[in-house]
Amino acid sequence: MTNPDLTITEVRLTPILISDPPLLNTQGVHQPYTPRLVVEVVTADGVTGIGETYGDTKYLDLAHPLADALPGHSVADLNGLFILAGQVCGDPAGTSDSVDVGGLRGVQTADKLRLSVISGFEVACLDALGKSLGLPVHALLGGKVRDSVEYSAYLFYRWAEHPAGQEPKDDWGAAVDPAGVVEQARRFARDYGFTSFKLKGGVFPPDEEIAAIRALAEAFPGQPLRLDPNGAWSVETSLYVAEQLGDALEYLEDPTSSTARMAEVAAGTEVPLATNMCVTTFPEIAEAFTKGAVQVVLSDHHYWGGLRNTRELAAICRTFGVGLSMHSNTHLGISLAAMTHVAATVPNLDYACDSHYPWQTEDIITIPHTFTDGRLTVSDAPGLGIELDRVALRALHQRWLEDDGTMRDRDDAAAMRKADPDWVTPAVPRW
Ligand SMILES: O=C([O-])C(=O)C[C@H](O)[C@@H](O)C(=O)[O-]
Ligand SMILES: [Mg+2]
Repeated sequence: MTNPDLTITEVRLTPILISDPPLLNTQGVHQPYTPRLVVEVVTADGVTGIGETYGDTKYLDLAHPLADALPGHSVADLNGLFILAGQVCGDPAGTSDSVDVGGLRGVQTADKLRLSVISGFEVACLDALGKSLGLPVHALLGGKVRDSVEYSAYLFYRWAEHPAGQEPKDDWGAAVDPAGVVEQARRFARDYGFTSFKLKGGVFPPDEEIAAIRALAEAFPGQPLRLDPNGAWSVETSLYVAEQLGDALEYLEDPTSSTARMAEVAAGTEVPLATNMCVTTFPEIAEAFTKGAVQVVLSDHHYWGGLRNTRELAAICRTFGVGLSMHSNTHLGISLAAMTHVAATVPNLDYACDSHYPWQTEDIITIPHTFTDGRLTVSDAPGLGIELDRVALRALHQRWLEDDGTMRDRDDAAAMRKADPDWVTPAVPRW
């Protein structure tokens, strides 16, 4: 048997716009369409690996030079991918220490953007490597420790339709009060079998969100509940909510912004604090862990630079006795496959993972994922175990090409101004 030729001969980048419902968060509302980037790497043997990451302009600006530099390298040289990215992906223009408007991902740095871009390439290389060797991605990461991965229902306050009658539309209806949130949760439980629930908060005054969690606790007694206002509250408000909901919450996610404020809250409550905002890169870990600011980190392979870095994060959390969960932003089936493979390999994944997937009405893989009893089966097929639907990919790329520029960069505050022209991103703490 001859060894496969793992040399990359071609890299294709396809920016797309995908439908997104009018989900509300503390920054505003989701746009009707959100950008994603599909990365394809092709080896000398003609094997194609696929990856997915953020598709806003600032990510595309970094992805293009990396795609140009990659041919000639091996899909197995994943450490080399990081070195190459360091050499060719400069600091993107417009990077500042501000909170990312769309991603709600805490302080924005050039490093974070670069790692998010690398993640799409790393997953594509692992997919190609697995297909070349006839091994699933989880085997390349050391092997699965579970056969299925549990996900949680990601509940959102939302409107029935986007402002000004914009497309696309769906049949979920509005959820702007406790009854609407419970109805939404019932559909998630019925259609997908989810048994744990996370509510995206920071949208309404805290007492209204406390009432929504109370209603969920009544409707789903004893089932795990989480509330995540994306750092919208002061320390005092966070402690008030923790006191009100202490008996109902599995964890409280980013009640307040900054490690220092999270540490103050953690010192005053027994409710575990989780984050995907103040610990999103390796340099942020030491301060947060030594101050006891967080008890659970939400990993996200896009943030952390891929599947192997996610496992490194897991090892650090394990060492410090910090729990591990998984964050999700709007994403399609390629990223969900990648999330499931890495989640299957991490022994200390202590909580059901977040996923936006049930909110997406479109996909670019031939067989979309289906949740059974709130879980996804881990694929043992070579690579990620999915195939690209090229017709769908072309259609979503065409939408990106035809867009006049308004949707190509996610901006939840700008989307909110379609409904409320005076809306500005609320200063934190908002309450
Ligand atoms: O903290 C989180 O879980 C997120 O930020 C996830 C998503 O970004 C979500 O909040 C959204 O898209 O509005
Ligand atoms: Mg969060």
